[in-house]
Amino acid sequence: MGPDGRGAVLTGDRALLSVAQMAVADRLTVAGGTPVPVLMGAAGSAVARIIADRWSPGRVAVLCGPGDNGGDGFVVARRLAEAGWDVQLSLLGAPDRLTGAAAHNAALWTGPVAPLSPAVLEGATLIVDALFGAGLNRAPDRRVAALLAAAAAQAPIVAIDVPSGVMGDTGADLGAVAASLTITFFRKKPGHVLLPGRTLCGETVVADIGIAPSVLDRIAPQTWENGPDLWRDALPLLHPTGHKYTRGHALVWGGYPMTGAARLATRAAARAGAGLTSVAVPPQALPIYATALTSIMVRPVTGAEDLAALLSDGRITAHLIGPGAGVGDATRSTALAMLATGRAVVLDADALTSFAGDPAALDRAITGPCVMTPHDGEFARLWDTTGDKLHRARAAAARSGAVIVLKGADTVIAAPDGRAIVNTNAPPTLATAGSGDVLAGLVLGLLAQGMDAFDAAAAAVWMHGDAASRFGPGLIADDLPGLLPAVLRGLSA
Ligand SMILES: NC(=O)C1=CN([C@@H]2O[C@H](COP(=O)(O)OP(=O)(O)OC[C@H]3O[C@@H](n4cnc5c(N)ncnc54)[C@H](O)[C@@H]3O)[C@@H](O)[C@H]2O)[C@H](O)CC1
Ligand SMILES: [K+]
Repeated sequence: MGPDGRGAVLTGDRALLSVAQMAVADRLTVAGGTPVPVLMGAAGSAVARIIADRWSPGRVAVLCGPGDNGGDGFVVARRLAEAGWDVQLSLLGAPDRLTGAAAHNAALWTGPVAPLSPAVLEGATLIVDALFGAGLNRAPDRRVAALLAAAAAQAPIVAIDVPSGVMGDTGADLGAVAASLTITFFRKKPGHVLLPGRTLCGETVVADIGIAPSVLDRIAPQTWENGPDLWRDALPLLHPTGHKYTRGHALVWGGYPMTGAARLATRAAARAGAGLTSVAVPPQALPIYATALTSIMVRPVTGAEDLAALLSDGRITAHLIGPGAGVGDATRSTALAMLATGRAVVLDADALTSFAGDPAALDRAITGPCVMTPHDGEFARLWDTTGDKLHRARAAAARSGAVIVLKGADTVIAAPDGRAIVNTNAPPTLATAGSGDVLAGLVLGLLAQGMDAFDAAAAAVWMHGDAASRFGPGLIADDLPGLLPAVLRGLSA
C-alpha cells in the first residue's frame, strides 16, 4: 500500500494539474513571497534557456498575446536578445492594454513592438508562440489562425505553456497548429497528454520555475500521467513461499466459434503472473481450446448448473468475460453470475455490448472489484458521451462503481472515487485485431493475484504499451503475451 493508503504511491511528479489548479499553484507561490512578475520572469527565462540549448542564435519571431502568455513572450524576447538573437516581436492588441506582470515585462522589452502581422515572420528561423495559453476560452479568430498557419510554414514553433488553440484541460483543438516543442511550467495539464493536444504539442518539456512541490499537498491532484512509479509497489511480487494458489486463479469465459480472442486473453493472464489460468468453454469448443493451450486448463461447461458449480470454486480469484463471447442473453447472464461472486471481474467487448441500453442492470450487479475495458464504440452503447475523455470515464466509473479503462491512443483509467490516469506510451501498432483481448487478459492476470483494481488496470495498460513498443513494426496481438517477461524484467530492474 502506498502512503496514501489507497494502493499505488500516486507521486506528485506525474500529477496533471487543471488550468484552475495551476492558478492555485501560482497563487500559493505568490502568497509565499514570489511576486507574479518574478514568476513570469522565471517562466520566460526558462523558455529562453531551453531554446538556447537547442537552437543556435538566429532570427526569432515572438508572437505575443494580450495576457500573461504574451507576458512570458516578452521575457523570452528580452532574454534571447541578450543572448545575441535577432528578435522580432509582435503583439496582438495595443501595448497599453497589457496589465499586471505582462505590462511590467513588456516595459522591460526595449525593442520594437510590431502589430500582429505575417510581416514579423520574415526571415525567421524560429517562432515563439506566446499568443494564448491557459486563458484560451474560444477559437482564435481568422487573423490569428492565418498567422499561426503562416508561422508553421515558416519555421519550427516553440509554444509557451500550450500551443495557441489547444485547451489546457482537455487537449481539444480550437484551431491550433502543431508546435515542435511545448514548454510548460511546474506540471503538465491534461491537454498535454490527451489527444489531439499531445500531438499538437510536439515534445513537451516541463520547466521548474520555482513553484514548490509542496503546493501539491494543498491542491491534492486527482489526475496523473501513467508510469510505473504510480503502481510498481503494488505489483504482485513472487512470494518465495508462494505456490500457484497464492498467485491466484484466473478464469476466462471462452467464446465459440470466435475462440481466438479468449485464447489471447488466457495467455496474457498467465503471462501477467496468474498462478492458475483456466478457460471455461462450451463442449463443442473443447478440442479447439485443448489443442491450443497446454499449461492452461480447459473446462467444458454445459448449462447454468455447471456454471454455478464452476463459479462456486473459491480458488477462482478473478474472472473475465467478453472476448469472443458473443452478444446476447447468454453472455449477459454469465457476466451477472460472475459479478454475483463478489470476486474480481473484468468485462470487455461483447460482455459490455450485451448490456447496451441497460447499463443500470450492470451498475446494480457490480458489488466487488470490477474493471471494464470499453473502446469508444462500446462506451457509447452504455454511458453518456458528453464531455472530454477524462470527464466521460470518471462519470462512468462513479456511476457503475467499476474502474473504467476507456481505450485509445490516450487511454484513460478512471476509478469510482474520482482518481484518473492518462496513458501515453501506446504506439500506433497496438491498433490491431486482438490487442484489446490481450489487455483484458493482462488486467485479469494482475487482479487474480490480488492487485487493487485501479492499480491493476493502470499497470496492465502501461505494460500493454511497453510490450508493443519493445516489438516495433509488424506487431500482431499474438506477439504480445510473449513480450511480457521482458516487460516484467524491465519493471523489476
Ligand atoms: N502557470 C504558471 O505557473 C504561470 C503561467 N503564466 C502564463 O500565464 C498564462 C495564462 O495567462 P492568462 O492571462 O490567464 O491567459 P492567456 O495569456 O492564455 O490569454 C490571454 C487572454 O486572451 C483572451 N483570449 C482567450 N482566448 C482568446 C481568443 N481565442 N481570441 C482572443 N482572445 C482570447 C482571454 O481574455 C485571456 O485572458 C499561462 O498560459 C502561462 O503562459 C505566467 O506568466 C507564469 C507562471
Ligand atoms: K501559447
